[in-house]
Order: sequence, then structure tokens, then C-alpha cells
Amino acid sequence: MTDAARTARKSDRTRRNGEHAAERGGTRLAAEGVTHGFGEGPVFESVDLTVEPGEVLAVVGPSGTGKTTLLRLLACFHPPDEGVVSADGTDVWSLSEADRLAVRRRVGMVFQVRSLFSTTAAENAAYGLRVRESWTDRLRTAARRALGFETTPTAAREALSTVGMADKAGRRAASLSGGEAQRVAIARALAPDPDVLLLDEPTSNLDPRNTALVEEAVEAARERGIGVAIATHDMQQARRVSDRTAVLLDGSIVECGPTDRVFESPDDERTRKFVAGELVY
Ligand SMILES: Nc1ncnc2c1ncn2[C@@H]1O[C@H](COP(=O)(O)OP(=O)(O)OP(=O)(O)O)[C@@H](O)[C@H]1O
Repeated sequence: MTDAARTARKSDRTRRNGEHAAERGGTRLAAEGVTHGFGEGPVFESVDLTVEPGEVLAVVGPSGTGKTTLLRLLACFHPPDEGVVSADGTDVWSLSEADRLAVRRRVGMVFQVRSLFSTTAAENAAYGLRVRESWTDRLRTAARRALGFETTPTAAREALSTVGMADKAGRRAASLSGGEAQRVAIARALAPDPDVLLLDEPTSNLDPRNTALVEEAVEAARERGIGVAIATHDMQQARRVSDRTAVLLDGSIVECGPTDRVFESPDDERTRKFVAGELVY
């Protein structure tokens, strides 16, 4: 495909996804002037970044630059040292715990390390739905299971299907390959239909087939109007899946813009060198 055709296809996709996002409402997550560290000086300073509804944002940068830290802050796991993490313009750390929990429930996160519970793929995919069940629902589910009825909620089955794992729903997590386990982790994040999906290096160590299936799931999320932020070392992946790319280097976002522009004519010399593989860390 020519560069012009790729750009045209992406802008068409961005427009359609904007429409899906508008239908859904969505949540706009943002880091505003965020500085964070772990006691030995900040990992990054004054970071401004938004994840818009219905877009895929790639966060690229060398190892140790703070991509995971940034995603964890956006997921509201803990407050930043300085600056604000906001959801639709509201500082999430100014909210009551209950309201902040409500924001967190609209955000799904998939970690770089294997993080499934030691049960079946189906139970893992249903986890986010089950935690929201009332006690009556739980009793009903337990009773149905005792009677041998299917108890996997439809949303969990659909999420497993989105990641190509429908046929392995009954498999125990421990028996899944790394790629299968990662796809189930994505299904678990997708099943409650989050507004935002945060993916931390979801395909590091995966083979091309699993990588392609994960990228298809990212596309499916985008088509539902979900905003996706994906931290990745893989520049080709950033180009394939994202609408915008943020480059996190030397403790700050040195560049953030439409992916094709960032890769083809970056404003910052460090970006040019980084995406060309010329920066050695
Ligand atoms: N809980 C923690 N305690 C102390 N230091 C931490 C903690 N979490 C991260 N760090 C440090 O913060 C820096 C950024 O780490 P982070 O995992 O966010 O980077 P990254 O860009 O995601 O790296 P990678 O690409 O290797 O996953 C590193 O120097 C790391 O050692």
C-alpha cells in the first residue's frame, strides 16, 4: 500500500471511529503537567497527554522511560507526585473514593506480565463482570453452575471471541501459551465494555500470529468507540495500529501527533533518531 493510500485509509478510519465514539459518549482521560518518580528524582516531568474516545494512541520510548508508570497513573492506581490526572476534565484525585472507583471501572488495563487468575479462560474473561454482580446474581450463578448450566456471561463469551479464544474458553489459565494468556487478559479487560483500554506492551514476546490477533482486538475496541493507549517498543506496531503517537524520551514527551507525521516528518530530531533506531540507550 502506498503512503498516500495508508494515510487516506487512516483518516477515513479516524472519522468513522470519531462517529462511534460520539455515539458511545466515552471518557477522555488526560495527564496534565504530570511529574512522577520513585524517590531518586522524577522518571518524567510535566507530561501532557490525552487518550481521546475512539482513538488509538501509541506511547513509544526506550526501556525504563516511564511508559508503564504513565499508564498506571492514567489507570488511577495512584496519584502523581505533581500535576493532574483527569477524566472528562475532572481531577480524579479530587473525587470521592466511590466516584474514583466509578472512573476506574470505565478503564481496562492489560499488564505486560502474565496476570491471569488460576481458573478457566471463561472465568477470567467474566471476572470484571462478576465483581459487579449483586449477591443475588452471584447466588443465581452458583446455582446455575451447580445444575450444570452454562454460566459464562454473553459479554465474556463475546470478548473471548474478539481475541480468537472462544474455542478455548474452558481451558485452565495455567495451560495457556503466553500469547493465549495475553489474549484472555485482553478479553477480561474488554468484557465490561470499558471506555478506555490501556495496554502495556501487550505483544512483547508474542509470535506474529498472536501479535496479529492482539492487534485485531485493538481494532475491534476502536470500532466500538473505545479509546486505546498502547505502550510499545515495536515501532512497526505503533505505525500499524495507532492514530497518534507520543514519544516519551529523556523524561518528557518530546513529540505527540498523528502517527504518520511523527514517523515520516518528525518535528524533533530526537524523535527522528529514535524511530529510525539511531538512538542507543
Ligand atoms: N515501583 C517502583 N519503584 C521504584 N522504581 C520504579 C518503580 N516502578 C518503576 N520504577 C522505575 O521507574 C522507571 C520507569 O519504569 P517503567 O516501568 O515505567 O518504564 P517503561 O518505559 O515502561 O520500561 P519498559 O519498556 O522496560 O517496560 C524505571 O527506572 C524503573 O526502574
